[in-house]
Amino acid sequence: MQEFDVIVVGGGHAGCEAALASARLGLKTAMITLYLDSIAMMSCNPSIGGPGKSNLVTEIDILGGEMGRHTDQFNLQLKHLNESKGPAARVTRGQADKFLYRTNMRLTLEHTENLSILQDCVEKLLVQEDEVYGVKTRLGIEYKAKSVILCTGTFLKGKVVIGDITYSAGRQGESAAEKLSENLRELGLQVERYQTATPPRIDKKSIDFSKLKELHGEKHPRYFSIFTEKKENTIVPTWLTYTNEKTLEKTKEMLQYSPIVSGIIETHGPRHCPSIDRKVLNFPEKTDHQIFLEMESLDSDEIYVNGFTTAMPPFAQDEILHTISGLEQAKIMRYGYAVEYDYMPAFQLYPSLENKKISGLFCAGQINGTSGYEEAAAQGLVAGINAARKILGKNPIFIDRSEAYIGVMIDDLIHKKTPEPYRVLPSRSEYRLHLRFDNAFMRLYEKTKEIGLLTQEKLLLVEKAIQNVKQEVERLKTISISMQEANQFLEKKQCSDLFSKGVKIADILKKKEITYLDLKELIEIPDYPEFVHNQIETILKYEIFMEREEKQILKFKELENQLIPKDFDFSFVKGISNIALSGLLEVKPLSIGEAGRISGVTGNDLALLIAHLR
Ligand SMILES: Cc1cc2nc3c(=O)[nH]c(=O)nc-3n(C[C@H](O)[C@H](O)[C@H](O)COP(=O)(O)OP(=O)(O)OC[C@H]3O[C@@H](n4cnc5c(N)ncnc54)[C@H](O)[C@@H]3O)c2cc1C
Ligand SMILES: NC(=O)c1ccc[n+]([C@@H]2O[C@H](COP(=O)([O-])OP(=O)(O)OC[C@H]3O[C@@H](n4cnc5c(N)ncnc54)[C@H](O)[C@@H]3O)[C@@H](O)[C@H]2O)c1
Repeated sequence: MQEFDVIVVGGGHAGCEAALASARLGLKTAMITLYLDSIAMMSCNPSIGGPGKSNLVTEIDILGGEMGRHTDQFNLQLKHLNESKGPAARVTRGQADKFLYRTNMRLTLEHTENLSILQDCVEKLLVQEDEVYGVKTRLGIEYKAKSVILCTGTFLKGKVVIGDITYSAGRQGESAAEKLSENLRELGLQVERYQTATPPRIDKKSIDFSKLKELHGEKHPRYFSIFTEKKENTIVPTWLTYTNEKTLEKTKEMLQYSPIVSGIIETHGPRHCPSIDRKVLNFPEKTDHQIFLEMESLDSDEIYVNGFTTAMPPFAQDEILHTISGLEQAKIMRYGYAVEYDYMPAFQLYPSLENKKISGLFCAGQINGTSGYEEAAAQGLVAGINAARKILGKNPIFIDRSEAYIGVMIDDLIHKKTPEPYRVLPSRSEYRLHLRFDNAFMRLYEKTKEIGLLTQEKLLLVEKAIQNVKQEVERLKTISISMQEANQFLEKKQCSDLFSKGVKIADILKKKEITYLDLKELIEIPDYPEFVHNQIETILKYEIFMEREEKQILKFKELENQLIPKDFDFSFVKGISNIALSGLLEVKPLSIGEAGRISGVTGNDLALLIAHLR
C-alpha cells in the first residue's frame, strides 16, 4: 500500500491550499482528485475578492497561502471598491483569468516538492478505532495516510438541475462522487444537503456593446499580496447593463418553469447570491438589477453574465436574457444550472478543522457548508497547516474572531447554524475596523511566524514594515507645528476645520482631507512602500475608534483564554439547563468564550460552567 503523511481529497480551491501548505511544511502529501484538468477550476464567477472575501485573500497570503499572489498574477482586472467609504470598507475585487488561474495553479502544485497528484475518486475512508489511516478509491486502490483532508466541494452525490432535467454531476460536465458521503454517514457523521447555482455564459460576438457601459480596473491597484511587484496591472474591461420591466415580466411569466417554484430544488442555496428567479420573487418592485458582463479569460470569447444566476429551462433562459439591453441577440454557450450536493455541518469540527469524532480527519471548503472560492481556500490553508502540525507533534493553529475573517468564518461555522451556504460578509465581524483588507500583515505576523510557510526573506520584510509603521506613527505624534503654519497648510488643502493652537503633525493627518504623502510639504517623509503609508494614515485617522475596538478585543480575549480541557464532560456541571447542555455536548467548546457563543447557553449557564472548572 502506498503511504503518505497527508492525503487531500479534492483539487478545488480548498484542496489546492491544503495540499500546498502540507507539502511546503515538509509532509509527504498526495492530492487525489476526480479530474486533473479541473484543478483550481472556478465553478462560477471569475471574481476573487470584494467585501469580506478580499480580507480573507490577504489573510491567506500573509499566512503563506497561494490564492492572493496567484490572483495578482493571473487576472484581467483589479478594481477598488468603496473608495469613498471608511478604511474598513475599502477593498480590491479581482477578475481572474479563469484559464490561466487554473492551469498555473496546477503547474504550481506539480512543481511543489513532497506533493503527488493522482486522478481517482475516493469512495471510502479507512478508519480504525475512530482514527483515520487512509482512503480507498473507485479503482480499488488503498492509500495509507496519517491525516486525510476532505475538500470535496459540490461533488458528494452532486445533482445538476436545469428546469425539470436532473442528472448526476458534481459540476456541469464533471462526474459526481457518489459513494463517499454514504461512507461518512456509516462512520456516524452527520451529512446534509445544500444547493448552489450559476448563470449562463454567452458568446462575446453576439453582444451589442454599443448599448453597454464599459468599466475598467486600476493600473496601479492595491494588490492582494504585499509581496507582489508588478509595474502595471492589466485593465481588460467589463461591461454593465441592467434588467428592465420587460425582464421582470418575462421572468414572472417563466417562473412556472423555475425548479425553485416547481419544487424540484428543495434545498437551500446561497441567500446572498440570489438567482434571477429569487430576485423577482423576493423584490418584485425592483426592475433594474445590475448585470455585469465579464470575460472568463483572454483565451476565449465566453462571457459570464454576473447577476443572472438561474436554473430555469434553456428556452426560458434565452427568452429572459434577450429582454436585456445589449443582449437582445445574445447566444448562450453554456446554460445556467443549479447543483445539489452533500455537505457535513461544521459543528462536527474543532477550530483546527479536525473532526471531533474521527482523529486525523480534517474538512475544508464547501463540504463545511460554505460557498465561495475565498472561503474554501482559507479553510484549506488552515486544514493543511493543522494536519501537518498534528503529524509533526505541534499544537494546532487556532485563529480567533479578533484576529482575522478566517477566524470569524470558522467560529461562525462551528457555532451558528446557518440555513444556507455560508458566505463571509463584513457584517459578520464585530471587529471590522481591526480586520481590514490592508492590514493583514500587521494582524497575523506572529501567527505566520509560528506557522513557518513564509520564507525568512518575506518575514523580515513584514517585520521591518511593522516596525516602520509603529515608529512613524510615534514620530508624527512628537513633531510640533505652530497654529499658523498648520492652518496655512490646511487652507491650501481646502480644509476649513482649522486649529486654535499649535499641534503635532499627527493631528494634521487626522483631518480627512490630508494624506500621509501631503505631509511632505511640511516635514521629511521616509520612502516607505504604499502599504506602509496606508497603515500610518489609517492608524492615525481612526485612532479613537480603533482604541475603542481594542478594548472590546481585550475583553473577548480574556474569555477565549479561559480554556476547557478537550475531554471535559459537560454533563457533570450542576444546575446547567438542558438546552445549554445539549449544545455544549454537541459543540465540545475549548474555551469559555467559545461556550458563550453556542446558542442556548445563557450567562447563568456560563457562570455555572466557570465555577465548576475552578
Ligand atoms: C454552479 C456553482 C456556482 C457557484 N458560484 C460561485 C460564485 O459565483 N462565486 C463563488 O465564490 N463561489 C461559487 N460557487 C462555489 C465555489 O465554486 C465553491 O465554494 C468553491 O469552489 C469550493 O471550493 P472547494 O475546494 O470546497 O470545492 P470545489 O472547487 O468544488 O472542488 C472540489 C474538488 O474535489 C474533487 N472531489 C470531490 N469529491 C471527490 C472524491 N470523492 N474523490 C476525489 N476527488 C473528489 C473534485 O474533483 C474537485 O476537484 C459555485 C459553485 C457551483 C458549483
Ligand atoms: N452562486 C453561488 O453559489 C454563489 C455563492 C456565493 C457567492 N457567489 C459569488 O460570489 C461573488 C461575490 O458576490 P457579490 O454579490 O459581492 O458580487 P460581486 O463580487 O460580483 O460584486 C461586488 C461589488 O462589485 C461590483 N461589481 C461586480 N461585478 C463587477 C464588475 N465586473 N466590474 C466592476 N464592478 C463590479 C458590484 O457593484 C458589487 O457591489 C459573486 O461573484 C457571486 O456570484 C456565488
